[in-house]
Amino acid sequence: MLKVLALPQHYSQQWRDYYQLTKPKVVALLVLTAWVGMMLAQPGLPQFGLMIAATLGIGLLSAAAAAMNHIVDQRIDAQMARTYNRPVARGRLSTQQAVKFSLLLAGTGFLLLFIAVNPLTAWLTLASLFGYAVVYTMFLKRATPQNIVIGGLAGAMPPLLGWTAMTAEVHAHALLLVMIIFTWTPPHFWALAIHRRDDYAKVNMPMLPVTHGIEFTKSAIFLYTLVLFLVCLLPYLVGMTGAVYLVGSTVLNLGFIWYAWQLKFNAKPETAMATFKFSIWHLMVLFLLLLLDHYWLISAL
Ligand code: HEM
Ligand SMILES: CC(C)=CCC/C(C)=C/CC/C(C)=C/COP(=O)(O)OP(=O)(O)O
Repeated sequence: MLKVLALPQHYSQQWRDYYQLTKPKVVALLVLTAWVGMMLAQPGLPQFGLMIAATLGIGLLSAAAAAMNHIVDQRIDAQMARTYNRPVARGRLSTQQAVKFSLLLAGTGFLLLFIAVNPLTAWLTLASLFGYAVVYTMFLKRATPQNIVIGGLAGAMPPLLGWTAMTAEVHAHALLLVMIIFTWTPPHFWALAIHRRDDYAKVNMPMLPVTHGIEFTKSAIFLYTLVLFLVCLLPYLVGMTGAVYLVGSTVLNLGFIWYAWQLKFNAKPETAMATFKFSIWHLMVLFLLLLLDHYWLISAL
């Protein structure tokens, strides 16, 4: 009787572990930025079927990349307080199970994009997976404090992937959206890395607060938020967006700069994590604003 009752619980735990392997909240935000790329690629609404296929394909390949990161990093994950309970690090899923799962996701996602969307998007998304799971996770992360600056390019790609899914072309406006996420990534990650500095030092990861110290990292975060403010003006300056975006993005960026300033000059123990959490809201609301602005602008024409 007990065994019968225990069986479903075992399966539901295993599903939860596979789900956790995909870094679902990160993938959700990546997919949101890809959607914005899809919607901004044309004046009206995107073709529904194409949008579903592109969403699934980009989502599956991103989830596969996240699962591969769990496999490659299992040893260091097992030693850090933030990550020790991850499914592969803890041994609840074997490396073999995780490898099969990630290959299944990657294969399905690539085929879906190649067949139902277009080959350009399929190859660019696969290149992003390679950039994150191989170039960043296997090499850069362990090699240089600039790891996340360079590696951040993979995570910044989804708006371009969404755009090419609709048009099969690399458009300069899509590259501006990539630039925004590229510039946002260092302050996003370094705020967390300040809070988790000792964890990273323990496993010898050359993250900026470990190699250059916390004060240097805080200055870098502050400078990046200033650059991000300027980069976020570009879509308005080239006529891609209107006043709704300009006002919203200015408020959001002043908020980010304020957090970075507090972190540098008036930090409390919780300021680094508060800055990290704000970075996630900042990017989410910024991309929702791009959508709002796009349809506002169209309806005003
Ligand atoms: C190289 C680039 C990046 C690095 C190194 C990085 C690093 C991190 C780390 C270490 C966490 C904490 C995860 C955890 O506690 O489990 C995190 C959380 C998060 N990141 Fe990033 N990130 C990067 C790029 C991105 C991008 C491009 C996005 C989305 C567009 C993103 C969205 C998120 C979200 C939504 C969370 C919160 C996840 C949660 O609460 O479970 N990140 N990031
Ligand atoms: C196809 C495509 C768009 C791929 C991009 C994939 C992707 C999941 C990007 C997000 C970047 C991210 C969460 C980095 C953290 O890795 P970390 O190893 O530094 O953090 P961790 O210690 O939490 O694992």
